[in-house]
Amino acid sequence: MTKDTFYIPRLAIVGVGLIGGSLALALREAGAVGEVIGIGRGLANLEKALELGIVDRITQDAVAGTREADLVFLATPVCKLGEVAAAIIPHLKRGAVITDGGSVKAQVIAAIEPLLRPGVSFVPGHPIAGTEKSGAEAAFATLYHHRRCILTPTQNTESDALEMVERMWRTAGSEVVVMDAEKHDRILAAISHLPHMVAYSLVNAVGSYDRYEENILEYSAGGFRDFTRIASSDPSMWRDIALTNRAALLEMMERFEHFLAELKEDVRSGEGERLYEFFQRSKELRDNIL
Ligand SMILES: NC(=O)C1=CN([C@@H]2O[C@H](COP(=O)(O)OP(=O)(O)OC[C@H]3O[C@@H](n4cnc5c(N)ncnc54)[C@H](O)[C@@H]3O)[C@@H](O)[C@H]2O)C=CC1
Ligand SMILES: O=C(O)C(=O)Cc1ccc(O)cc1
Repeated sequence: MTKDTFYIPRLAIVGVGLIGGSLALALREAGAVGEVIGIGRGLANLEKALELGIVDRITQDAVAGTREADLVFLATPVCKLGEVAAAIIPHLKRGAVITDGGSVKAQVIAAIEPLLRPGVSFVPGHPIAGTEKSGAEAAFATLYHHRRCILTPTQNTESDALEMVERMWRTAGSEVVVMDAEKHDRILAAISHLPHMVAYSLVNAVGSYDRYEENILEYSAGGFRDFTRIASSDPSMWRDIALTNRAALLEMMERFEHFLAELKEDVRSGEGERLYEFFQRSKELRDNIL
């Protein structure tokens, strides 16, 4: 076996939605997996996953579905990850590796690491790829192509398990980046969690503006629609993210308030030169994103 060959005989996906389903499809397409077991709560979604060929068999029993797995991918909303891990860890086979795709890392590690036992490893992870859609029907094999996946091992993470999960994500098409969980949570608060909060706030602000008793959102076009696509994301997923990355998110929300207040003051006082500089600085930063 060459260094980059990855093959997993039995993969269990807990939460067969956009993230779990897309990983299963990517690994299947690469011929890197034997059997894929889909585990979830909603039977209709699991049946859809089976019908779409994302998984080979389905069960609502997380213990039964993961018992024989070599690799378990946890892809439920963030606040459910600890609960699922607590149920399955006592029953996993020796040598099993658990990894996850949760959008927040420090709290997930705090919830899962104390549950580990000898012979069961955990590699915390987060693919930086997604859409505003959810459920098995939203999954697609190329979601992770040319995207980054951040892994946040701790001092307890076994190097063999880390290497296995790195190879898994590379096989799915991603570039793997390793960093500590705190850094991950600060970066994600800035480039993902804050933008979602701003988009949700913007849609609420504009949507509640009904002074003229018109459904003004019907008039929205390019800019508003581009900017607010992510406000269509799953509310329970974003509730969990806001609840579990509070410190870093609050710091970024305060920073945003500061810049909005500066802009507001320049609009109020009619400071054309300052407005131009504000927009110019932002345009340069945005134009330079690769
Ligand atoms: N949506 C996105 O763009 C991204 C999401 N993530 C993270 O990935 C995870 C999954 O997100 P999505 O796939 O988008 O959500 P999803 O809603 O498409 O899929 C989650 C699945 O988990 C199932 N589930 C919920 N509670 C469960 C439980 N207790 N036991 C078993 N299954 C359960 C749901 O029925 C659903 O099918 C979340 O932690 C999210 O933060 C990470 C990167 C991108
Ligand atoms: O839809 C988009 O553009 C996203 O930003 C998707 C996304 C959502 C959550 C994550 O943790 C990572 C990526």
